[in-house]
Order: sequence, then structure tokens, then C-alpha cells
Amino acid sequence: TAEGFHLRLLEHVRKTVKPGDASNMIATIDNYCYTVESGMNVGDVKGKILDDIVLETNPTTVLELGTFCGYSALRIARNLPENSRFFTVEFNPEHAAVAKEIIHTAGMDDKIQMLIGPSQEMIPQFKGMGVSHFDLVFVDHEKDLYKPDVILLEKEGLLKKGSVIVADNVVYPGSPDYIDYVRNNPKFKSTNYMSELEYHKDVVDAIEKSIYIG
Ligand SMILES: Nc1ncnc2c1ncn2CCCCCNC(=O)c1cc(-c2ccc(F)cc2)cc(O)c1O
Ligand SMILES: [Mg+2]
Repeated sequence: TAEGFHLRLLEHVRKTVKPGDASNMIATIDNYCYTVESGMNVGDVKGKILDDIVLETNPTTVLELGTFCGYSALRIARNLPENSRFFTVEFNPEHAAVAKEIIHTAGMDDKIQMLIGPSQEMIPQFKGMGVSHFDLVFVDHEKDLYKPDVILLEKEGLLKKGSVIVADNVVYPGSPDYIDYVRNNPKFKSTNYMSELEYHKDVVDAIEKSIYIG
């Protein structure tokens, strides 16, 4: 069952990866998900869309909501400039423990700061951690929290003109209230990138990019 996916993935990673190589870790996770069992990582197809948006944005302060096993954290960190700050928030301690080891093995400890807790409690703490705003936010956690968390980010003053919100799964599993909110809000300029559900060519999914114009 998907239940123990993170533990089985970690066992596979321990046996197969080349330490200190983020790209090899990403490829190893994708290969496992294509050949053994699929996990809820953003994957290689949507991951390429995420990579392009990160490279185009060239963000110095980044937030990810929903670390899971650390796959997208590695994809994002791999494309960040030297002096950037990247925070990833994970709610589930078991997933966070696996992500910590995967990030460490990939040699990306100094690029990624993982926080464990519910997003609604973590977001209000960033100002106190010296974060003025986020240049890019990758939203990939509880689908019902996309809308309230983006509203909370704005309320906390953590979005600035030009801040980019990248949301996974806006088709499947879907986040209809978020899509409705962000597309009908004059403060955001949104673009939809149609794609496929990770590791499932036959299932439609999409990434939504929303630029905060304030
Ligand atoms: N910081 C925080 N705050 C609150 N909750 C938090 C959190 N951090 C984590 N969580 C708790 C949610 C973690 C899981 C979120 N992701 C998903 O639920 C997800 C599911 C699928 C999926 C695929 C095939 C299927 F058949 C069905 C579903 C695909 C995806 O790409 C997904 O991202
Ligand atoms: Mg996702």
C-alpha cells in the first residue's frame, strides 16, 4: 500500500544512490517510482515545468509547503543561486525523517532548511526568522490548504510584487477552491501548465503559476 512508500523508497535509496549527487538522487527516485511503485512526488514531467519556472524566477528566498520525501526540494535547491534561503515545511514527522536523510545523502543540507509542523502554524513564524518575503512558493501539500495558506501568506506580508506561487495538482487530485480564488483575484496573474499526474501518462494534471501583482 502507499502507506509505507516513504520507508520502501528510503531502503531503495540507501542501496543504490551515489552520495553527494542531487541529480542522481532525483533520477533514482523517478526510476523507483516508474519501475517499482509510484509515490506522490511531483515527478520528472511536472518537475521540468517547476525547474523552468524556478530558473526563470531566479528566486533568493523560497518556501515549499509539503516536503514529503524531499524530491521537489532537491529539484528546487539544485536550481537556486548561491546566497538563497530555501525553507520546506512538512507536517508528517515520518515523511520529514525520510526527507532529511534523502536531502543529506544528496549533499544539499546547507541549501535546504526543513521545518516540521502544520503550515498554518509555520507561516506566521517566518517574519520572526528574518524573512521579509518569498520570491517563490511551491504549494504541494494538503489540497484543501492551498487557498487558506496563500491567503495567510499575503496577510503575513510574505508576498511582494512579483512573488511567484507554483501550485501542483490543480487538476488531480485538484484544488478547485484555490483555482477559483487565484484566477478571479485581480492581485494575481495566473498561467496554467497542462501536464500529467506524476508517473501516470494516462492521467491529466496541471501546474498553476500565479504571479502576485499586489
Ligand atoms: N506543511 C503541511 N501542512 C499541512 N499539511 C501538510 C503539510 N505537509 C504535508 N501535509 C499533509 C499532506 C501531504 C500530502 C499532500 N500531497 C498529496 O496529497 C498528493 C496526492 C497525489 C495523489 C496521487 C495519486 C492518487 F491516486 C491520489 C493522490 C499526488 C500529488 O502530487 C500530491 O501532492
Ligand atoms: Mg503533488
